[in-house]
Amino acid sequence: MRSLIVGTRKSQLAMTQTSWVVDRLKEVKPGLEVRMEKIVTKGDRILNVTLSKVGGKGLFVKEIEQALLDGRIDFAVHSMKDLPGEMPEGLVIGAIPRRENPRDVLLSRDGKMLAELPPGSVVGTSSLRRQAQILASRPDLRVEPVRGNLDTRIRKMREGQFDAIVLAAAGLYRMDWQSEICEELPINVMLPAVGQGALAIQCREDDHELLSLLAGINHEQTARAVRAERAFLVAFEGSCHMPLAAYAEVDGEEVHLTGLVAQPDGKEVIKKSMRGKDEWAVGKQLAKEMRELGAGQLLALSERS
Ligand SMILES: NCc1[nH]cc(CCC(=O)O)c1CC(=O)O
Repeated sequence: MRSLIVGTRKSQLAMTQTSWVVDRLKEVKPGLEVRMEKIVTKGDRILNVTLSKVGGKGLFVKEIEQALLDGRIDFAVHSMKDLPGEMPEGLVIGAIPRRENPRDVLLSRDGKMLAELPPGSVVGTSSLRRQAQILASRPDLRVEPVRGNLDTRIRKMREGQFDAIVLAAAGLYRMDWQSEICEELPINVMLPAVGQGALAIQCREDDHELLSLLAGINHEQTARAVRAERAFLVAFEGSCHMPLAAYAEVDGEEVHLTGLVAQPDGKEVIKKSMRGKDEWAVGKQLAKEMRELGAGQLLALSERS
């Protein structure tokens, strides 16, 4: 195997995730040489604006995908949930390693759980998905946007800008910061984002040497679950700046998928589950049936607001 260059964002979390993947690759290929190339993305340069207002999730991946296409790097490690549903021509996801904890967690200044926060408490999140589900279970709370890396968000809460914040468990576990967690929100209270907790290793589709190495760290159950979630996502894309969640688990031959779309204020929530053997078909079919329940109108509504 030739020596490899992996592209990574400069954030602590991105570098931790990339090192974790490199370690897994070295387990399956002892002696492997990998150099890290740090890439600053547009998303990293505009941390103070609500992301959904400036172009959404693609912001963190575009520069990295260009570096792959140009041959400046061989592979890249992304948080699956930051990857748009459609992939540029010439690139593929070469492996999806075993998923970390997929749930969202609550961190609060007083160590309180979601149900214990006093009315009027301010919860920091810039995710419409989290906002809608918080307000659905606690309409008496206020939600305010918060941006920045994990440590910045935690600092802003400690400084008193927020009474609580909601983050992905996976980021905290990967950074070994799980002691900050006050409550792991149950899946039925806070359905996770598509792909949350999973990593995507992206490379050029014609790099067969690398693809056969990456196959060694693929986790098929995670890959199947994520495929179902992303099939659901793609069926709604175009209307991506709205509250949308999906979570799948593999149960033997079947995949069990739950999808959710909501109004940002949480007053209307459409949620439905489906199971089946073909994960792509399950994702598509669930999206179709949810559209028939009015999910399309909900999404169109939140596009305008
Ligand atoms: N929104 C940014 C982002 N993208 C990936 C993670 C880490 C968790 C993961 O891999 O899903 C986070 C932080 C968070 O949402 O709290």
